[in-house]
Amino acid sequence: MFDAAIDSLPLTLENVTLTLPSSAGPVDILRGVSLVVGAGERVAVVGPSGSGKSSLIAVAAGLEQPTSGQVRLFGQDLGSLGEDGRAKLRRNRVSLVFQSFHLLPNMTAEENVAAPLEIARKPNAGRTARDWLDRVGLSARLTHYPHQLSGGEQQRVALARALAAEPALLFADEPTGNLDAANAAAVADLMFKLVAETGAALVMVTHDSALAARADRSAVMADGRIVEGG
Ligand SMILES: Nc1ncnc2c1ncn2[C@@H]1O[C@H](COP(=O)(O)OP(=O)(O)OP(=O)(O)O)[C@@H](O)[C@H]1O
Repeated sequence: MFDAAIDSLPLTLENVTLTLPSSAGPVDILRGVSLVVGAGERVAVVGPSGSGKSSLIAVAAGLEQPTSGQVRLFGQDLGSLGEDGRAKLRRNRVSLVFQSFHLLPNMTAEENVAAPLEIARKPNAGRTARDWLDRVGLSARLTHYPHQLSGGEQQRVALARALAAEPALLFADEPTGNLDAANAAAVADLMFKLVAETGAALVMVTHDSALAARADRSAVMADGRIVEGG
């Protein structure tokens, strides 16, 4: 493939392995994973518990260093960047949403969304945060702290925070895993609507087959490998 074509791709993994130490000896968690995610493409990562889905996201997002193989985000080889370089790339182009929301407990909804924008020195962080909370239907909850919000509301704040950064790639690890059916459906609707509107690519781990079916395709993992759809 030509470099220019690779540069335009949000994510490529080439033969990525991850081996971590444990008390019982080294554990091969990823065993040669290759995956290509195109611009605006929505990919579900599915497979049994322990098959390596969350580890794949951690490596792809540069949170965890692979043992071997190559991860490229927007054409940049993460292995050639230091911790600061990886953090900068993530801050500018990548956002993450987790099953357990990961909101800062001592900040209001508005502050949770505004804080990363301020850290990235974006102008009008407060206004942008309020606009995004409005887009996720939470304009009446700006001054609420996470413990004053329902799980569905907390995940909507997390989505607003993730997308306010205008990422070209959103990673979501079981984004609806902690929610009841009604809230899960509402958060999923919102996530797909917002990635469509912003044009962001989406890489989403899920156990929910209905949610996976809404993606453009599924990458099926088993025992540290992608066995279908890489
Ligand atoms: N830090 C670690 N040290 C050793 N083994 C680990 C570590 N993190 C994960 N593992 C193991 O790696 C395997 C894959 O874990 P991972 O969390 O990526 O799976 P998963 O497919 O996301 O599972 P689930 O669907 O249950 O969340 C599991 O067997 C897990 O126990």
